[in-house]
Amino acid sequence: MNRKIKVSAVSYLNTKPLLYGIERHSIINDIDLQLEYPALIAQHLREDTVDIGLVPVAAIPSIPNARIVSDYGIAADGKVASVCIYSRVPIEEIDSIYLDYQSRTSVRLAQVLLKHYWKIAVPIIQAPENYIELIKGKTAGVIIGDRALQQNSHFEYVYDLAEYWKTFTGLPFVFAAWVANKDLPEDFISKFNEANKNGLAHIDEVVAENRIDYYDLQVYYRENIQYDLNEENRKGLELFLEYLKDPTIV
Ligand SMILES: C=C(O[C@@H]1C=C(C(=O)O)C=C[C@H]1O)C(=O)O
Repeated sequence: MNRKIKVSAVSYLNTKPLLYGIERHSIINDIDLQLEYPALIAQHLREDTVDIGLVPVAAIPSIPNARIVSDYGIAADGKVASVCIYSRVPIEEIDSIYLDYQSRTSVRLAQVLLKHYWKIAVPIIQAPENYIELIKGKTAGVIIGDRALQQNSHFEYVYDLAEYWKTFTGLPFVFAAWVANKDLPEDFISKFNEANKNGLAHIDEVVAENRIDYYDLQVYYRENIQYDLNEENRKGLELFLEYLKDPTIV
């Protein structure tokens, strides 16, 4: 393949360790890299305007020719810290919920847990861009990514969805995986994997480059996010995709 391979990665802090490796590997010369929020990555893969994306796993069934091409992704075995339901009242008392328009996976994870774990049926409200300021009274909201990390001390009730998934199923949860929508050269895929792996060996450097005061990135990268799509993670993924066959989960 002579043209550059178009790669779309998540624009949040969670992806920085993988990007650190990709940007410093010779593979960077073979790719056009763009960063965007997860729902847009899914849309671009579906419309075939990119070749590989760090795709929200819930979108995989809607992408023609989708296949997971890498051993790396975004998962969590217990608390993830950046995917939560935020609320002013206990979850049993909420009467409606906003779902983050930037998400495709966590918004469905929230619906699976509301239905099967908390066993409550609440109407979903379409979230406008400023929906975070509208989370009040009995209206809760799902928030993902850096905006979620920033909200952790601002709400009385914070329900970490990877933690509740673990309690509910005993399994880790996979949020996103590198997915291609076409055959790509094998040597490209192996270099891409190597680049991802290299990045994970440089967490200290990534933390030093991304100074934030609202969360401890050492904890985030080393304890919350799991980057390796190991066998346990894949079991969690399979089970989640089973739950998504339920047409009431949108
Ligand atoms: C852990 C996270 O995982 C993500 C959540 C996604 C989703 O809900 O669709 C998609 C990609 C990941 O960025 C996060 O964004 O905080």
